[in-house]
Amino acid sequence: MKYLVTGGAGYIGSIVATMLLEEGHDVVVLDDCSTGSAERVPAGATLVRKPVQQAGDVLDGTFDAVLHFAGLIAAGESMSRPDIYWEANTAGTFALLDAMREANVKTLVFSSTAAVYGNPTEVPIKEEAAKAPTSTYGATKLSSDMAIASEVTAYGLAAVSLRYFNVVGAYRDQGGLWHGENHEPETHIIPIAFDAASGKRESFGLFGDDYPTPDGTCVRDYIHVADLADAHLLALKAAEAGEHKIYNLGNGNGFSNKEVVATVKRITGVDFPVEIGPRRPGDPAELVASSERAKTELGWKPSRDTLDRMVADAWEYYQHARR
Ligand SMILES: NC(=O)c1ccc[n+]([C@@H]2O[C@H](COP(=O)([O-])OP(=O)(O)OC[C@H]3O[C@@H](n4cnc5c(N)ncnc54)[C@H](O)[C@@H]3O)[C@@H](O)[C@H]2O)c1
Ligand SMILES: O=c1ccn([C@@H]2O[C@H](COP(=O)(O)OP(=O)(O)O[C@H]3O[C@H](CO)[C@@H](O)[C@H](O)[C@H]3O)[C@@H](O)[C@H]2O)c(=O)[nH]1
Repeated sequence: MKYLVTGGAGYIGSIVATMLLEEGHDVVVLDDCSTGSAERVPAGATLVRKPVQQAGDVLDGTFDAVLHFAGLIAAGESMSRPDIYWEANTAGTFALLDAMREANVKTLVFSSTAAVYGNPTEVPIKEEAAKAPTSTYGATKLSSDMAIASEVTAYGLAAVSLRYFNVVGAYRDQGGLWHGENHEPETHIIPIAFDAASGKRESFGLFGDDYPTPDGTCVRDYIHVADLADAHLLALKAAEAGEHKIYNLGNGNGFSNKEVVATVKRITGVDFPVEIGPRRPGDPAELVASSERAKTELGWKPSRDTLDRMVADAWEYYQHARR
């Protein structure tokens, strides 16, 4: 099969592209490298360095499906720079849908997010839960999901939206090369805690300890990037014309920020200083997934589901393989 992977120069897209190549498929990456890097595009994939808004220049009838990862991802930043989030995420998805329709490409797998739910009324969060994003980032993803739903209804697109919870960890490919998280600038809790453990930062700044959670810090559901990538391969097979399938992807276990920091300290063996600061705007208190639907309908079986394994793989990549 031939796939277009938008955002394939980023963390998750480059790992899914690697796995698609390992399965023998052809992969074209469309990425403007605004937050990703050309170096991360796996050998064997072709990189077209353009914004997703110009997907029409790349897509033609030879593609079997599109996996759409491209976009801006930091919920905190989306509160201070909403315009660039609406442009990259929502306008980007609109342009991609236009280009797919024009080129008669019928299958889409989209990177949606837990951030569409906002502060949930019930945990674990099921797909039918109310959508009330607390960040502009979440709103841009929810509006993209809605545009995809309309495209499915009106034009018979086969679409799957995967709502990832917090993606962490690293993937060691069949050639022994590690691929992992290396955002620039980094905003995510685990790599930032590694910066503190390795002395790159003097301390770890924890955003808020007055949330309505057991220890006062936010609770998140972490998913290993390789388990997440497996779900994409299953989603490609499950996509059906005229259906918009939606799956939450997490492990159903909530870890507080304090617990995550303690795990990083234990795995790295370094006891770095932690400074409690104010809340970060846009952060919901608790996000924990119910992924029963993905397990039942896709046959998804996460196998790297302990926080220790996720942090250990991420640390392996952080220490030895980051480019
Ligand atoms: N990392 C997570 O925990 C997480 C959780 C939920 C959802 N997601 C979603 O998964 C997707 C991938 O996330 P990631 O962690 O790999 O992020 P990333 O920043 O590593 O990758 C995103 C890629 O998109 C590219 N990009 C950004 N704007 C673009 C544009 N207008 N045109 C073309 N390319 C553009 C960047 O250069 C980058 O390579 C994103 O859509 C994100 O919203 C991520
Ligand atoms: O230096 C830091 C960085 C983060 N945090 C906290 O750690 C938690 C997790 O934050 P982060 O790692 O930035 O992830 P999220 O903001 O939860 O967002 C991730 O997970 C979401 C799904 O849950 C996705 O939608 C987003 O794209 C993805 O970035 C939050 O409470 C943050 O406030 C800190 O306390 N200090």
